[in-house]
Amino acid sequence: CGSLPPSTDKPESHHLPPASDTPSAKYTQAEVDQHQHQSGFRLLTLSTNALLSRIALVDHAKHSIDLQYYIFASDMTGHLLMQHLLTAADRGVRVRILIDDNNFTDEDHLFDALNSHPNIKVRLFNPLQTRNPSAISRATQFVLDWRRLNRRMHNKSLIVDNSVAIIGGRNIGDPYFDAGSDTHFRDLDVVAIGPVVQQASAAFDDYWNCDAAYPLKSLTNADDSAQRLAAARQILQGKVRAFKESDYAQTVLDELPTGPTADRRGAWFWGEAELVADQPEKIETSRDVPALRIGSKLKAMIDGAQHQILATTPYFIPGDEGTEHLISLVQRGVTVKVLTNSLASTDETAAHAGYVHYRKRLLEGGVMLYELRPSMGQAQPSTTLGKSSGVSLHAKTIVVDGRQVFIGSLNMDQRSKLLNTEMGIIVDSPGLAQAVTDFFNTAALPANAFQVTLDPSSHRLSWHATDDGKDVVYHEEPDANTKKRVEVSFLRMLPIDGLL
Ligand SMILES: O=P(O)(O)OC[C@H](O)CO
Repeated sequence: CGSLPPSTDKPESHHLPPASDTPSAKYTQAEVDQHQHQSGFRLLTLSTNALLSRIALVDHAKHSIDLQYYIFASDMTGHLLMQHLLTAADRGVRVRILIDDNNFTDEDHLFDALNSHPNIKVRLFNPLQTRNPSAISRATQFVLDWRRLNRRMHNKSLIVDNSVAIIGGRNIGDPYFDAGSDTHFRDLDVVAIGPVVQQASAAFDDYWNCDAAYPLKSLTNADDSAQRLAAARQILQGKVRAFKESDYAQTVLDELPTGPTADRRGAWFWGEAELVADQPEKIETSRDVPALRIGSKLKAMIDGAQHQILATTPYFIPGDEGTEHLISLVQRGVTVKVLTNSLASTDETAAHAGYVHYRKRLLEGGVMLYELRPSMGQAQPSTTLGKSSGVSLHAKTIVVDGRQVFIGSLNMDQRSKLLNTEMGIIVDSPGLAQAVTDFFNTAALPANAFQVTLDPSSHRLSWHATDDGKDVVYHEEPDANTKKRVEVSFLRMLPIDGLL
């Protein structure tokens, strides 16, 4: 292991003024002018639309693109986006890319090459001490520097010309766009216009200029020669050619007539909105500093509930405090429904082991629990490459009383609350709330999710669903393979909820 260089002497940079000279900016400004103090949103429910929307926005950029992601995978869709970012930079757009280092791999040195473009800057958040470490080196670094490396930037946003943004639950990578052969996430983002975009840009700057953000160049020995960039262009062109010839691309193109606005073509949901983001310094503190995190804003939204809370979270580890808080809401007459992954659909058995600790208590307290079935999503377009192993929930949303909505990166677990940094939007919009409610209700249908109940006398759990319209009831975690069951039995004995 080496040691990290100082990150404090990097140049500061800030967002550019909102564009006013592009066709997109003129269109969005005309829309925003009709809705004073409000922001406009389109919900991206279909994974292919989520990809196309990102590509379309990048292709329309004229001045600036700022991206901030927990994961930017070096896979088919990651390479596609890279290629479009490079093309944008070639026509003079300033591109700033901030990626958390936890999942960052760049074995082909494509990000190094992009970083050598005069219009592209790449920074890594809270990096390991070596690039592309082996599994052993990585594990050693985590053991030796656990307190620092355990804290990650989980934010997810893409901002174009400081006038349009995509914010929500999706990272960049095949599983988020229905393009991989393994996990297919059911996720939600919004395309946003209006004042909330400038707030997102300000939050991006806070992260871009913070001490934990390291210029990629300061962390790598890779030279930034013109040859490297030329080679990267060839690699990316080859990858994009392969993409265009894939069945996936064909399916995406076939969907184009209903394309990126299929979820609600041509119309925006309007409402007063706030961009909420943890302060990047959250990862530096050894104790909880509530002022650095978004928890109080979400709590205020939840505590305002009079009738109903619908929460969607892939990983649900509310802790003792969160469990009691949800139960107290039920006790004052609020219906609380939570949709999360079943053991069969989760991609994180450790998170499921944490959830199991609170499940019975939540049900006893009247919280209604729905667990996604891995077969949910049959209604989604079949855009998979290879054989799908089913779908997994990844959306992170809260709807309160059919009008307040949170959409963002935050899982309802201790890691999101206390360890990682998170962001999202809070919007007062009955229209957007209805769209997210529709997503929730569809996912929670008995054909798509198990409703979990607790028998008060035997204190045993049951999972209720329908198969081909017929009611089915299970008395142990349904559809999960033995490996997952064994993992959960082991992991639930460990005192690790605070890390999950
Ligand atoms: O899949 P994500 O983006 O919600 O990340 C999950 C991890 O637990 C974050 O540390």
